[in-house]
Formats: sequence, structure tokens, C-alpha cells
Amino acid sequence: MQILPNIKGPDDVKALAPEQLPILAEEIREEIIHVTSENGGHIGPNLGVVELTIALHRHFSTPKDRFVFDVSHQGYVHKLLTGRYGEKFRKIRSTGGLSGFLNREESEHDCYGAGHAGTALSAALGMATARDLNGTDEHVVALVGDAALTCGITMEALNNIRSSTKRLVVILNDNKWSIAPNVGAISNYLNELITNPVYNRLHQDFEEFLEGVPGGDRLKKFGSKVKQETKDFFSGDYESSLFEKYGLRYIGPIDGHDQKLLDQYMEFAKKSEDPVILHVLTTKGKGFEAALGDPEKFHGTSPFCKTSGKSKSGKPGPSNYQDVMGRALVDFCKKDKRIVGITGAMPSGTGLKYLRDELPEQYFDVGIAEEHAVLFAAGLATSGIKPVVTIYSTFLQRAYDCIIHDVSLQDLDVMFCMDRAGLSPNDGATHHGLFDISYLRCVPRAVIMQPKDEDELVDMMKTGLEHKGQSFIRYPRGASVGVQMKDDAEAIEIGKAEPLRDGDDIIIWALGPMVQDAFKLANKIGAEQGLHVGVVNARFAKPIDSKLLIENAKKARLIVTMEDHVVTGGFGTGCLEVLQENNVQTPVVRLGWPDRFVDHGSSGTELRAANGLSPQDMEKNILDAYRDAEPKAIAADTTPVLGYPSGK
Ligand SMILES: Cc1ncc(C[n+]2csc(CCOP(=O)(O)OP(=O)(O)O)c2C)c(N)n1
Ligand SMILES: CC(=O)[C@@H](O)[C@H](O)COP(=O)(O)O
Ligand SMILES: [Mg+2]
Repeated sequence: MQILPNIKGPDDVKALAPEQLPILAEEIREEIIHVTSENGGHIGPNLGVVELTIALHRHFSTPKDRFVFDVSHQGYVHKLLTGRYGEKFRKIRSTGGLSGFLNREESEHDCYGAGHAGTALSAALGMATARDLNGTDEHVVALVGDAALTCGITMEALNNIRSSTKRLVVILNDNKWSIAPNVGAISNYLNELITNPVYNRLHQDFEEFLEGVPGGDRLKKFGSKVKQETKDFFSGDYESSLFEKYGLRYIGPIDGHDQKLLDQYMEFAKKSEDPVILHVLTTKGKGFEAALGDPEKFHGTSPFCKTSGKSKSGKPGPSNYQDVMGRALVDFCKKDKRIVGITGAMPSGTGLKYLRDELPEQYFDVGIAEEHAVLFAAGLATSGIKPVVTIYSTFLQRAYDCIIHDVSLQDLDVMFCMDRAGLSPNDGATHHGLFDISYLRCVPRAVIMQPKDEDELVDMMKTGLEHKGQSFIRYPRGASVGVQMKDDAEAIEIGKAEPLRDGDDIIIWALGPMVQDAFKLANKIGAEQGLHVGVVNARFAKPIDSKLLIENAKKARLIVTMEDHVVTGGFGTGCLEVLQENNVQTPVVRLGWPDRFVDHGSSGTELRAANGLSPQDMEKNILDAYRDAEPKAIAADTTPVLGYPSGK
């Protein structure tokens, strides 16, 4: 490492001689491969933007100039070039390390954070418009991936640029990939642009421009061809690109790994007196064979072996919830052709890849377009199709009005599978699924459920598929419990909780994976305090099993609720409402995430410990509340203690 460690900021990048840039690029790739092999992370997207990001920092000057990266999962190079090489980068996406996304609190060079796709163009346009209003002269550059163009918000911003500002630089980073291969008409259109004769449509002052850039004369011979085409273009012989129809000057496509070419076109884009889009072709995973061979796997990966690319994760454990859901959905779709699965560009992450491969006619990937996914499902449902919308809890936030206004208000039969409900530790605040119960519990008729294990997940899928109305199943990222699966799923009576262990001193109502934690606490408190602690698998966050809850609360001295969700408006709050409405005074301790955003971290265990949710914290919370609660004169129940999953 000769250059990268000495890059303390963009000025050091500008000071490099051209012949040093390939060395810097090589060192950056080496660092990204090393760090992501240890921590996991978005290796593919970042290896694809090395030369592009170097060029950005050689021609623009953050923090005065503003870079807005769409999703910003491809921001590692930017971080390395803005003084963040070192220990914190080495721990990126882990406790105490950098965020995996741009973050305003992390650096003055990160003018805008992200994590969700489709926000960059609108935010950048806001910044450019603010600049015009303030009369300042900074440059604003939006880096947008080809799949981010499938987001509705991106098109809303495109529609607005021409009428809002004169100066905005948009870099379209076109690598043909979303997480899976990019989909839809916009993707096909970009391919058309690329397969046309490779030329750059430049404004007629192309020759003038060449005077102004180093090596411009070398391009002169090339310019004569372009000049002809420019004339044709302006004479209307060429149909202008989609982007010109939106009022942007389109330049491209150019090779996004050719540092010299990038230099020249960045300079042109910078000088443009019109909003300009520079169409850059890059290769996701460039510089790492395994990533080139499997861009989907290496879009965002867990730690891997640097030589083979093989995942480092230990011995195979229980299936991930996404795979259980995906395989079960195939079975349900085989039995009922009316059932279809819909994903927003994430067939692997949601598990819908099984349906894609086995029953492609019942599979729909709509691109990064969650609002459209829900509305599309609503349309399908009006014609007797039973759509299953599989979108991560956090990304479903994007489609909230479509859920209420289109699916719920019209009482259409749609089932939602919300993966990543709970923590996404390494991705952090933009990706934790901690709000879905709160944002859905207020929606009339919504059925919100969470399984205690993978077998119950399939039961809940059957329940939702048979339910006439709107059902939402939430389940966590990663491995399931490892229980024996039934041969045939059994529907669950809606609103029916599952008592698992008797108790009358304390009764814990746990949702989803918290059932495991509840049993551990019940066993420990029972053994050490001699208390009789019951456990109920709540199953439904809406409707709550009020009858059983009231019965439990009249019997016990304390009710505890446990959820992998914020407390504010969550499942525990629902239980409080039930007891209050029925005038049952038994105190309730609600164990869940506090009313604040939760950072990224190495694991759920570390994040829980950092947020007062370690097993010790929860035990203390419960015992303190128990001591403060009014004793109740009820004889201890001697019913034998049940265990779950196998008497643990
Ligand atoms: C609203 C939303 N939906 C889904 C995702 C998951 N996601 C993260 S990156 C990505 C693909 C982005 O593709 P592109 O914009 O082309 O960037 P690339 O990874 O190719 O550089 C997706 C679907 C997200 N971050 N936000
Ligand atoms: C950047 C982004 O939004 C996705 O790549 C996300 O990080 C995937 O999350 P999972 O790894 O949980 O599928
Ligand atoms: Mg892409």
C-alpha cells in the first residue's frame, strides 16, 4: 500500500499524477476485497465504482460540492478517499465501525445519507435548487444506479429537474444489475442506448470543449465523426434520448473504468450550463473473479474466503426464514394457480427465487418499485388472483399509502410477507424492520402475525392465503429455529394465541423469535426466584387474543410483552390498550426497542446489549416491575411446566 494510506482527503486525490491513479485504484480494490471478506458487505457495487469515484473526487470538491449517492451502498470508495481509510473502515458495518452507507453524522463529505433506493435525484435536485436560491456556486452530483431508475421517485425527480435548475450533474452508473439482473423497459432502453453506434452526443461546442481539456486534440479525429452525428442529432435525424426528452443533456455511454475518458467527460459535465446526465458503463465486482462470476451473490455478501470466494459461515444450520417462505410458496402456488408472488428486485433476499425458477408464470419482479408492487397486487386481486407481496419490512414503508388507500380500503385479498422484521444488524437504522406493527396496527382489518418458528411460518402463510382480506406476516432476517416441520401446514384461527407454559406470578406474551427468549427468562426466574412464570406465543399483533390476555392479566401479578419491534405503538402497546379498555389494572412491562433509531452493529446480541435489551436487562426490568406490582391472593398453580421447542 503506497498511496491509499496517505489519502487524507480529496485534495490528495487531485494531487496525484495520472500514472498514480491505476495504482490507487488497485490499492482501493485490494482494501475493499480484504475488508468485505472479513466483515461482509457490498463488495460488488463498490468494486464497480472505483475509477468513477476517483474521477468524481478529482473534478469536484466535497464538502463544498455535494455528492448524493443513490442507496449509497456503493460509497466505500468515497469513504476511503475522504479520510476514512483505517481502523473504522476495517470495521465497516460492525460495532464501532463506519456505516455501510453514507451518513451525515459520519463525515462532512457525506452531505446526504441513504440506504433505501430512489432518493438521490430528488435530494440532489433539492440541493441544486437551494444553491440557486442561495446564490452560491457549488456543484451537485447525483450518482444513480441503473436499477435506481426503476424507482418511481427517481422518475418523479427526472420530471422536475429541467423546470427547477440549470446546473445538476447526474452520473448514471449502468452495470446492468440491480441485486438480481435489472428488469423492465428502462433496463432494455439503456441496453438500446449502449448497442447504438458507440458515440457521445455532445453539444455542438464539442470542438471548443476539446480545446479546454488535456489531450483534447487526440479526440479531434474522433470528434469529426461525432460532429457529423451531432449535426444529424440537432437536425432531428436522431431521435433524442429519453433523458433529453426530460430536458437533460445526455452524454454517453462511456467506459466507467477508463480513467482518462472519465476525466475528460467529468470536466465537460462540470462545465455544462444545462442539467446533464453522464451515462457510465461499469462492471459490478470488477477486480474480483468470484464477484464477476456471481454479481447477485456478491452484491451484498457475508464474510468470504478471499481466494475462493466461498462463504466463511460455519456449519450449515437451520434454513433461513426467507428460504422456508420461498419453498413453501412454491408448494402453495403448485396447489393453487391463482396464487402469485411479487418481489421488488430481490428474488434471493426474499426467497422468491424458488418461485422464479420453478413457476415463472406465477412470479413477478417489478424492479425497485414497492409502491407499484402493492398497487399491482391490488389490481391482480380485483380479478381473483391471490397475490403474495414479499417485501422487507423496511422497504414496505415506501408503499404505505398504497396499502391503506388501495388494498385495505377496498378490502382486497392480498398477503404480505415482510422479511427482515426485527434487526438487520450490519445494515443498521435504514434497514431494521422495527416499525411495521406500529404502522400497520392502525389500519382497519389488518391481520398482523409473527411465527415463533419456521413451521408456524408456513401455518401462517396458509392462514393468510385462506384469509379473505389483508394479512401481514413478519419474520426475521436469517436462520430459523430448527424445529421439525409438519408434512402439511395447518391454518391458525385468526386472533388465537398459543399458551405454551403456565404461570400465575408473571405471564410473558412473546411475539415471534422472542418466544425463545421468553422461555429462557421464565426458566431462569422460575429457578432462581421461585416464581411461576408463564409463556404465551402471542402469534397475532392484530387482532390480539384479548380473551386469553384478560384472563391471564386477572390471574397474574404482572404481564410482560416481548417483541422485536419498537415499543411505541407496537404489540405491547396493543396489549396495554386491550387491558385498559377492559378495565384490567394489572401492570404490563413492554420489552422492545426504545423510541430511537438503532445504529448498525456486528450482531443482534451486541445491539441489544447496547440498547438495554440484553437478557440481564430484561430480567432486571421484569423483576423490578414484579416487586412494584400489587400482590394478588391467588394460590400458585401447580400445572406442570411445558417446554419449547423441546422442553428447553
Ligand atoms: C426502496 C429499496 N428497495 C430495495 C432496496 C434493496 N437494494 C439495495 S441496492 C439494490 C439494487 C440497486 O441497483 P443499482 O441502483 O443499479 O445499483 P448497483 O447495486 O447496481 O450499483 C436494491 C434492490 C433498497 N435499498 N431500497
Ligand atoms: C443495500 C441494500 O438495501 C441491500 O443490499 C440490503 O443490504 C440487503 O439486505 P440483506 O442482506 O438483509 O438481504
Ligand atoms: Mg446496477
